Amino acid sequence: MAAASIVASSFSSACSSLLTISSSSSSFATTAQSLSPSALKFIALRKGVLLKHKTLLSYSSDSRHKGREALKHNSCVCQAAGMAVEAETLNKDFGLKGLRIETGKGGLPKVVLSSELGSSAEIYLYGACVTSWKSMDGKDLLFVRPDAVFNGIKPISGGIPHCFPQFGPGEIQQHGFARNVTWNLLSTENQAGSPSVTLDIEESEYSQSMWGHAFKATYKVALEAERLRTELIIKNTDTRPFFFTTALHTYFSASIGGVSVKGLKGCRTLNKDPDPKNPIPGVEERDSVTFPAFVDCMYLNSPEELLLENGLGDRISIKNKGWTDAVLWNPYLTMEASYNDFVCVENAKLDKVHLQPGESWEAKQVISVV
Ligand SMILES: O=P(O)(O)OC[C@H]1O[C@H](O)[C@H](O)[C@@H](O)[C@@H]1O
Repeated sequence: MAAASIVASSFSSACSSLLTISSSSSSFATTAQSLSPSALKFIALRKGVLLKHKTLLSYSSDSRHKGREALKHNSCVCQAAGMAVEAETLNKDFGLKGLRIETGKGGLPKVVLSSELGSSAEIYLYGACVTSWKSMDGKDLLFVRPDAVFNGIKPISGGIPHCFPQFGPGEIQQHGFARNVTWNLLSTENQAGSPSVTLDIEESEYSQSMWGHAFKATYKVALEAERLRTELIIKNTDTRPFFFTTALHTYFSASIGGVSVKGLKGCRTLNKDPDPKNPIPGVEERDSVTFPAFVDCMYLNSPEELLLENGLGDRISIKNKGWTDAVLWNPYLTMEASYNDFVCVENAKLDKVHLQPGESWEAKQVISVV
């Protein structure tokens, strides 16, 4: 293992100092706020670098948890010489097949899962956003909008962003804050050829600036040959009750003229078109919902499986447990450059979930090509 040392200058509130982890070979650099302490420790340990806990803690309190404030300071750079994140090295070091960390767009770290049969998935720690799910033939079934930015400030527009602790507009910012904070890398597994990663977030100064509760959100993403499973657990770690709404805002690749969604007939609807703040109640009467124009509609008590034809020749089953509602969205000409290439079919929990201290809520999603 490479000998390594840490030169950590002071982590001032201006966040302009450098954390330098040095050893012999090439270098890996990323914005400090894009690496959570556990992610940094995780990478470092695999490279034989000993990170001192104190360093991580000060890193954590000075940069990571200041949210937008810290994120403004892009000069806050983490340079880890000798810690180039290479697939082979990490695979070897993990002893776990099918899992590695890579530097993604904008220098943000992403976890790459790959199955022995050729399917793969990518998850950014920023927003715990799954940005890619490729089937065994290499086709990406998820879509990232061309206007998506990977700057660790704005949410990633595409893949599977989280909406938590609020779906849509409301008392706090649209879709909450979980999609624009960096999640911790909690654990990795590879059970029976199914690589998985578990990420988590807890309250921070940033989250508490808009939602004053202590909580823990744990999110597991597991890749199987033909399926992608996710499990989200929200725990009230506070001494007072709280409530939330949430969704997995999944962007599927599509050719919108050929898209249909089956399974929603008979559901009560709340149509957000024309005014998202005053949705119009109704009932879905179609066997198959299509997208000939702008669609932004919430479906209450939707079933545990929806079938999506993506217009590109794929039938995708979207199963869930605990996600009691669904949302369909296509922006049509309001997003002229890309509306034709995606459809959002979102598993959601639109009725407020009330949690007493110590209680948890959990929901699962399984998407597969059928
Ligand atoms: O632009 P965003 O904040 O990512 O939201 C994109 C869309 O998300 C959901 O599908 C909502 O139902 C829409 O009303 C909203 O426009």
